[in-house]
Amino acid sequence: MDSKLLDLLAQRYDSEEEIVTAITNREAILHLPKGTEHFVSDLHGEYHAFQHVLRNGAGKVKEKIRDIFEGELSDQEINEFSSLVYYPEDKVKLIKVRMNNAQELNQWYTEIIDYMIRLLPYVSSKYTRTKLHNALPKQFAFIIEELLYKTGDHFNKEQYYTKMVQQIISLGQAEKLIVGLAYTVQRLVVDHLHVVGDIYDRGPEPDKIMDTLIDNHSVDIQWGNHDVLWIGAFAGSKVCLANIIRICARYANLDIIEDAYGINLRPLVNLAEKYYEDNPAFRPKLHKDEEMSDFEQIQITKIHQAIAIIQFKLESPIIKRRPDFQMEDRLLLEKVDYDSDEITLRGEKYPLENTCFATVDPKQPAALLEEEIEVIDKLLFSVQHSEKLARHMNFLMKKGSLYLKYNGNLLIHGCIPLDEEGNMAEMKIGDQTYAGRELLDVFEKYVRHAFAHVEETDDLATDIIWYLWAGKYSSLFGKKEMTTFERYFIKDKQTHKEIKNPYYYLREKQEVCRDILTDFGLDPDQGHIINGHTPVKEIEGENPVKADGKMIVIDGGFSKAYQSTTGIAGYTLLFNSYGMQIVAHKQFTSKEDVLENGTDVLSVRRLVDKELERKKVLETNVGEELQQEISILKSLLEYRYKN
Ligand SMILES: O=P(O)(O)OC[C@H]1O[C@](O)(COP(=O)(O)O)[C@@H](O)[C@@H]1O
Ligand SMILES: [Mn+2]
Repeated sequence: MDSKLLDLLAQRYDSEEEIVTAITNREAILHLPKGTEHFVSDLHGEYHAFQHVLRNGAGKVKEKIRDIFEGELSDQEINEFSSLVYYPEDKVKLIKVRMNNAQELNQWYTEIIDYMIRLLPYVSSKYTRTKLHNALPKQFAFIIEELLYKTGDHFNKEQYYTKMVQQIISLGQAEKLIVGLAYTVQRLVVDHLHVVGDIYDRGPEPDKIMDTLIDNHSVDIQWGNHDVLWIGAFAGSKVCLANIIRICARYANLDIIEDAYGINLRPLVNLAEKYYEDNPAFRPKLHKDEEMSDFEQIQITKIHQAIAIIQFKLESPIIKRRPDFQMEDRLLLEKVDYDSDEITLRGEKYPLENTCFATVDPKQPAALLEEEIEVIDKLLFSVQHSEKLARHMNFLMKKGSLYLKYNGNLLIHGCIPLDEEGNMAEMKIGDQTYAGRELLDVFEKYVRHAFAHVEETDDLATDIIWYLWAGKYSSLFGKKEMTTFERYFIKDKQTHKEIKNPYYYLREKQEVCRDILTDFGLDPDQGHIINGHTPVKEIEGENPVKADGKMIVIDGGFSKAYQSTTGIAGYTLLFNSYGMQIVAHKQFTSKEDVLENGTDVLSVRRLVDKELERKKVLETNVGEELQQEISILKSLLEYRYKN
């Protein structure tokens, strides 16, 4: 190793003992059981349901509580204690109301602190003391560590501990301590979180999910098609921007745009009021118990049409300047007969209904009106100047990627585009052809380029982000074409079909999955592919575990809009030192329900893969990094002290 680098490193480790300690510490960690990974996907703005799955560690928190307290506490008490760990602030508030006097409350504090202190060593048993220390609430770290040593044979210290707990209570700190301990338990139960795409769209609070992820101690993200759409909008793609607003209008979520991100919709509203009327095809989709005045619905309906038409117009020049995208079939505005309100698709004529072409000039249908140009430009300015959106998009870029190889598995939101024979499908970009991993790498390179040059709005990089949303060989979309236009304007449902890439049936075969893993440089005997994106229809008996366990699809649909199709409220996947388990979550009612009644989301677990031997940190990505560090530290030791 370069002696300059070693000199630099020596400033950090400036004694032989320090280096030896650092090496020993790392060596020890390598032999601990691997931490628990938790995989979630397709959150689609459903902040509350996501929060719950996160807080209960996909059922792991209660399982640990049960392990320790079964027999000692009743089911009801276990439920109460669990909900306290999930939502400590709210639960403490509720309990306080129930108490008759201070003495009763103090008694409760004493009991709960004792439970927590007994639970903590169990949930942290596979971590080093340093890791536990770092997970503790800072202001109480000393006290908690003292209390933790109570366990075992320190009987003669009993009084000391009792006194300490009483002190905490009398100083009015019990509540804070309990809350802090609850979050420590949550954090230790799941060591690392993977979000396999689609944080955004359809649901009401993607921004809050982003804030939660930013606060999470250890997370990575594999971008979903909806996430790149938002990245695209921020990176200067006007067509991506039109899409995100259209989807927000469609699901009556314009608050996300206006209130959460502070983007001014006034110019769009004015345009919408001027050119559009009520239109049944563009009424917002409300979920079953959502109420909205007719006035508001009609206003959204107008906005929805205005932005959809802008979107369709914006697609045209991109399709024309990018023959490599092979999307000429999607030049739909140009296939419309504006006199008869008909369209010709693949030689077949279809009548159009619910049309709204007031701003379309039949002679040049894709031309934007001056007013439309002004609207989209102002929107883009507003989007690119939203401080909160910038923060969220930067985080998506920092923690996110198109795919991830992690602990031997391949994580990807959508698919690896294949042909019918199962070969990696090829796409030409410029004068090169790419397939499989290379194609994904080149896509990602363009996404990062576009994000680094937000002022460019029409370059290849920016156009490719849109391609990732709707293109045939996009690893995120994975369908032949997106039939948005047809679904608004054509009655014949045949035209609405979006034909999936062969990947979606070929992934049932073990051989295909093994080939993909190999293409990504992973061991096909050990690895799995983990996908989101396509809702698993549990109702129809579809199995999320495919290809003899090589393929796991975890989109069970957090999205309320899709729950009637899937029959459940989402799958998540747990991967700990004993193996992999898929968890099917039943519908989440509300946080209040969990708090008041102790009802939890019933989660059904299924074993995917059992490790023959308990997996150690040594065999993980973290282990690889530690080994590299050990080797550097050893070089330092040699260089400084052994010469
Ligand atoms: O349900 P909606 O809002 O009509 O959206 C349907 C569109 O969403 C998509 O399914 C993509 O979204 P997903 O990634 O959630 O599947 C498109 O294929 C389809 O055109
Ligand atoms: Mn998706």
